[in-house]
Amino acid sequence: MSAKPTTHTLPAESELRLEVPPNTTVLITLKSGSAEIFGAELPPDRPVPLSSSKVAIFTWHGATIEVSDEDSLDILYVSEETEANVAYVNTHAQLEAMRDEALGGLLPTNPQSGAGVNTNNNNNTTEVEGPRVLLVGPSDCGKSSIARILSSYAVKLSRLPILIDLDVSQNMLSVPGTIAASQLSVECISAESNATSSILNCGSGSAGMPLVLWYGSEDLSANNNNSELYTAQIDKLAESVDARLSKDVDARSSGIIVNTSGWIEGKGYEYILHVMEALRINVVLVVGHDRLYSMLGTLLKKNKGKEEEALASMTDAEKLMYKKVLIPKLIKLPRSGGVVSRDVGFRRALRMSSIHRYFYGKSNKSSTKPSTNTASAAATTTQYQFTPSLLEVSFSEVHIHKLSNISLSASMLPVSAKQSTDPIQLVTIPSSEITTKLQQCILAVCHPSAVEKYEQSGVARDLYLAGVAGFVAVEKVDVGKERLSLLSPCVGSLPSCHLLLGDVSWLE
Ligand SMILES: Nc1ncnc2c1ncn2[C@@H]1O[C@H](COP(=O)(O)OP(=O)(O)OP(=O)(O)O)[C@@H](O)[C@H]1O
Repeated sequence: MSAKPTTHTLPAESELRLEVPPNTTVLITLKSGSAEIFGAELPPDRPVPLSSSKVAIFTWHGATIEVSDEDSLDILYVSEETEANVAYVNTHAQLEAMRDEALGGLLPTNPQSGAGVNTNNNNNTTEVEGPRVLLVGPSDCGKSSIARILSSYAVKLSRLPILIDLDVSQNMLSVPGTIAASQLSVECISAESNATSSILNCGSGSAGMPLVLWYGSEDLSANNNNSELYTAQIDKLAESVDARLSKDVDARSSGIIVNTSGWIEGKGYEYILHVMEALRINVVLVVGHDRLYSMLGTLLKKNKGKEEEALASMTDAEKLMYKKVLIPKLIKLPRSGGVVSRDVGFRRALRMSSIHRYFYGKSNKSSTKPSTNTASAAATTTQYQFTPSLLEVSFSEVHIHKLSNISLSASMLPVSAKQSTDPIQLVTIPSSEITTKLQQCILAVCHPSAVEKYEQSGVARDLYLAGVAGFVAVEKVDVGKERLSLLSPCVGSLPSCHLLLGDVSWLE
């Protein structure tokens, strides 16, 4: 382990790629020039900690970077093969042009105009929407990194895009097992946050609280996959995003950036199509996968053909009434040569660090002097932004619900029951069945307003389609005393006593 930091001089349009193993932290410092981590500028002369991450420090014009403890890294190298970054910045420029067009104001209604057009029937005008971007591709092709790059470049220009992460396994906006949306601004993103599993700067004042829905599992494709729940939650998120955008011209023109999971076959492909429709996507970025690009291209061409055929047989009056089908632009993006495949162990470590960050915030290791920093010294001096509290509740004080999909057994229900039954049900765990198995589980705390609605209606969707108030981790179950110890990010009582259980667990 070297005590002295090493210095790397990067030529223009090159990147320093580093792989920091789990439980290791190194500090990187920009000594001269300019450089960015997934689009967010490195501050000059201020050490930025990198923990358990694989990142690239890219420079457009050249930079000198100092790295502490280089020997503790798995890999460090400089690459000049960065054509993919040029493709990403060009994509950003195209999205900017769409944002400018959207900000250009209201255009007269024209039923023949292209995608991304929203008709406002009240004043007979048509509003051009900002880019509604979807990133798709297989696992480890760089989707999340591109989402970070496009978001960082957009906020740097004072845009206010909404980032939506539908990847339940490694969600950038919340803990694993969730889907979420957050309005971004320049204060939300930094080089440091871009180098972690969660994009948001913890506790940054003006960052809007993300809207987070609890899917309850880190694996979309697991045997018990719950497609009704996932698609219903996507629809709900889309509805909330539209409601948010309808109130704010700047946000509407900035558009949305949607990250997805790497599941692109079978049901995974169906999910992609569902998202395109639900979120009215007008730009699809396919990353490094020719087959998926070709499949989507064929589908979109077919839809365009069908629409042209329908338009050809319409009278002029019918054409005026016709609402044009949204056919998104399809763009193929290269996979960056730096993208690394992460094994199961590394992915698990990332999920654990993302939950740790939820409870403890970011570490303040950057205050450690780089020249004296070692892994063990860092471990002893680590301080965190937040101090979570331990909350004791009795079994009878809380209602722990599990979401269960009844569609598998729907064929056994009488017809009337089938029609009236929500496919997702809440199964409440009785106190007598609470055991130590609950230890280490993450529980989503329902929002009090959702609970109020649920208590009046008794309808499960009032809880599972509402944004959650936050999360607690079960530290201890005392079956004898019928008490639970819950780790909570803040002091005081729980926002509500209705808790949703899934299969997400956390070993601190
Ligand atoms: N240019 C690069 N140099 C070094 N590492 C990179 C680079 N681009 C991305 N990575 C790293 O490669 C890994 C995979 O990238 P990313 O998470 O963006 O892929 P993904 O397609 O979103 O994966 P998944 O869908 O499986 O979550 C990440 O650890 C990311 O930080």
